[in-house]
Amino acid sequence: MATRIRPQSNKRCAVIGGSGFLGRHLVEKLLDRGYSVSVFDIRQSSELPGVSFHQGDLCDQQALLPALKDVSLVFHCASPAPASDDRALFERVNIQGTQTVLRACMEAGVQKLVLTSSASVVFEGTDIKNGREDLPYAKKPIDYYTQTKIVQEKLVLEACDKQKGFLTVAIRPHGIFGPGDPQLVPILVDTARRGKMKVIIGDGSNLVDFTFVENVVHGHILAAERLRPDSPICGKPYHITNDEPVRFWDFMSEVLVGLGYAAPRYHLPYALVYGLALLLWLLSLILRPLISFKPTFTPMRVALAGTHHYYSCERAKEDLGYKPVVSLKEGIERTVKSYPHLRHGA
Ligand SMILES: NC(=O)C1=CN([C@@H]2O[C@H](COP(=O)(O)OP(=O)(O)OC[C@H]3O[C@@H](n4cnc5c(N)ncnc54)[C@H](OP(=O)(O)O)[C@@H]3O)[C@@H](O)[C@H]2O)C=CC1
Ligand SMILES: CC(C)CCC[C@@H](C)[C@H]1CC[C@H]2C3=C(CC[C@]12C)[C@@]1(C)CCC(=O)C[C@@H]1CC3
Repeated sequence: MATRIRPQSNKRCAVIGGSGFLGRHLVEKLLDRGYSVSVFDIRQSSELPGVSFHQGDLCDQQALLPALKDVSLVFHCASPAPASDDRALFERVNIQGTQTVLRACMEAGVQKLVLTSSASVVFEGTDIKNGREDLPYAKKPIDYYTQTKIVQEKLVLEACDKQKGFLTVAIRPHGIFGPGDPQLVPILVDTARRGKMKVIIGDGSNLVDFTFVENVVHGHILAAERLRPDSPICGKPYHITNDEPVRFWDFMSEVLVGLGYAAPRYHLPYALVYGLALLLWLLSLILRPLISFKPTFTPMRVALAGTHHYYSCERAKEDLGYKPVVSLKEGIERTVKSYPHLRHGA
């Protein structure tokens, strides 16, 4: 078992969203690196030695304050799941809630805030190849979740104020995967178990970033440790990827085959699947008062599955000294091993 380093007083931090997939991995790595961590989350998490847990809604400033007491660094990686498809909730948590987090940080005297944003803030459903951080924010984001992530990122970066001693930075990961991920692998396996994972959308050559969770954590910690008044990273966004763009359908096939399912084989044209997904989505909206059904192939998923969207992490390499710590191959192997209950026939 790894021994934890004893925390120094300047290594006190809080993780908002620390019970979630990314948050939990971040908390474990912070503990390994000698930080003392306070977790704030709406969801109860299993206990970790050395962590003080505060349960509450981040929209409630009074509930947040005890978690931020004597803390100089805050990571904000809480968000409702994109699949919840709840516009009012996205707006309340990602926009108003982030304003509340900013106010709470000011009141508690927090000096640094690292936001988990998303590379999708620049994605409009059309190809992005090696996209850099200077791409404009999407005018037509792929869904409402992403719309609120754009506003959230702007709020946090604009709040960076060296005079006030409050520094901010945003990390933009893409397609996070790894042990404990509640969406990518579980949704993929569920789709395969229902016999719907037979088709490749388009010709299957589109390249996408999938990022192993420990690389995303590494990017967050580097950003936090480099965030100083004299550093060029203040108020900027950073792409964090595996730096190994992969064919979307090769990645999906590798995970599926690793778990004992067949890889998709038949091809359908992108425009046809996108059109059908749009139609189904409209139908689900119209019929919502009568019956509730959630289509598997939403327009957003089809866009993500059928286009190129991979991002350059050169800026993170230059300014943060970032380099992925786990390769895609090892990440996939470790992920597949961590889901024995999702194996075919389990
Ligand atoms: N997963 C991915 O591929 C990507 C994720 N991101 C971003 O990374 C971050 C982490 O995502 P991920 O770990 O996958 O998500 P998770 O859903 O696993 O974790 C988010 C955590 O935040 C909690 N939370 C939600 N609403 C509130 C609230 N009002 N107050 C306090 N806590 C709340 C969630 O609780 P509950 O589960 O009960 O809602 C959950 O524990 C998010 O900001 C997301 O937008 C960015 C790019 C890609
Ligand atoms: C049914 C299949 C066509 C697709 C199954 C896999 C998808 C569930 C995932 C593939 C890309 C993923 C992704 C996200 C969620 C899960 C996928 C759609 C995000 C939307 C999560 C939140 C973000 O900020 C951006 C992510 C982009 C990639």
